[in-house]
Amino acid sequence: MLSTQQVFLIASLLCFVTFLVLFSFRENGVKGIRQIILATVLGMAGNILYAYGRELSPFFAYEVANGVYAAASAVVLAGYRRLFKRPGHTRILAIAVVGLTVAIGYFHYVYDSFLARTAIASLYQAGIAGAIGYTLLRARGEWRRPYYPKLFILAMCSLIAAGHLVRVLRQAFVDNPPTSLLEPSGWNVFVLSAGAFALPVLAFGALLIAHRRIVLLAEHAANHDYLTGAWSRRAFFDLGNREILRAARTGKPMALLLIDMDNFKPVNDTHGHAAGDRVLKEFVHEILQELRSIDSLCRMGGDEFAVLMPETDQTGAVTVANRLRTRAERCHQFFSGVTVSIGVATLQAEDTLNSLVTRADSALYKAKEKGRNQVSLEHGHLLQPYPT
Ligand SMILES: Nc1nc2c(ncn2[C@@H]2O[C@H](COP(=O)(O)OP(=O)(O)OP(=O)(O)O)[C@@H](O)[C@H]2O)c(=O)[nH]1
Repeated sequence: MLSTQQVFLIASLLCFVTFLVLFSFRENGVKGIRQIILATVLGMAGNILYAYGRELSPFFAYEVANGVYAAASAVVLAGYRRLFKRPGHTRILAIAVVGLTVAIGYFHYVYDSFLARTAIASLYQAGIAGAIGYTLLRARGEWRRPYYPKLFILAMCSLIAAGHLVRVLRQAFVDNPPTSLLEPSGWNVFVLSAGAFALPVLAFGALLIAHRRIVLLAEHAANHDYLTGAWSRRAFFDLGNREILRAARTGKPMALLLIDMDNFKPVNDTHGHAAGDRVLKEFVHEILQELRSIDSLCRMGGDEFAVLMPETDQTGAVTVANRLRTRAERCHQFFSGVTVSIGVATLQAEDTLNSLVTRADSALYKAKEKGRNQVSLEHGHLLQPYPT
């Protein structure tokens, strides 16, 4: 069987390994990660102090070890709360850590009681585990798949809280409770293992959640245009191919609009790039007001956009295109003279996404050629400006 010191050293090593992985995530913009990283460092220190503090002095083994480990747990809780966008309650947690350390000191120097010290430490750790579980449950409306990291953390919090409470009850009611933290009895080693491994396990749970968040952030960054928030060119091809397959399966029509701003370059040249950026953002905001939730607005590059319109025939696509053109023309936020030209194409039986884009592109080219601020259909049919 492991000795109690070995248990603390293994827990410390687990904290270190979790720290190394979390440290590589620190710049990824996931809130709460920095707190969990700090907690693993404190957890490492706390476990080493539990293992060897006595060799320095009882003060290190009792007050410092418990204080540091309590701080580690409090910081884990603060990290979880930030991870789930809840206030960290740093001041309350700091008061709890100081209170615990003072209480340990009282039951060391004033009224020396090993049982009171362990009971206080266990109740504190049970409270922290309960608070983490509660934070997760309160945030369950925001849970996204996969659910197993959250369920894992909930299960661990329940076990940790239950384990600490059983420890307190057992010590209060059995005849021969342990008399020292490092006592090598089977029960004591079991209880210490549960307590010492709690912190790296909870940090590991946070790591699972942070990893998922980072994957989602990376997916979002790849699929969205950073400036406007519209779908990216990359996403356009994924979404477009998916919609073509769906249209083939359901037999429903599908349309594509290619939109290019007119006279956008002078905005940059006259008012600067920042003003041009603002026009692009406002344009996307305005256009989205006119689209259904199943339509996808994509930024193809520069001042060119595409709208994928499932379940839309030519008449519907032209109606929407004209609405977009009019809205851009009327929008007061735009710099005067910025209008849009739009090419419209609808899916044919033999179409691929590329052939559909090519036809919409040549329609757009015609709209530009005929003087801009126009909606043009594939096969060269130019539509009159929308009646206003
Ligand atoms: N501010 C800003 N400008 C951009 C961005 N991407 C591309 N541009 C500029 O957009 C302009 C697009 O060029 P054009 O399409 O020829 O400009 P235009 O004046 O609209 O020309 P027409 O379409 O022929 O009417 C170029 O000046 C690019 O530098 C961006 O992200 N922000």
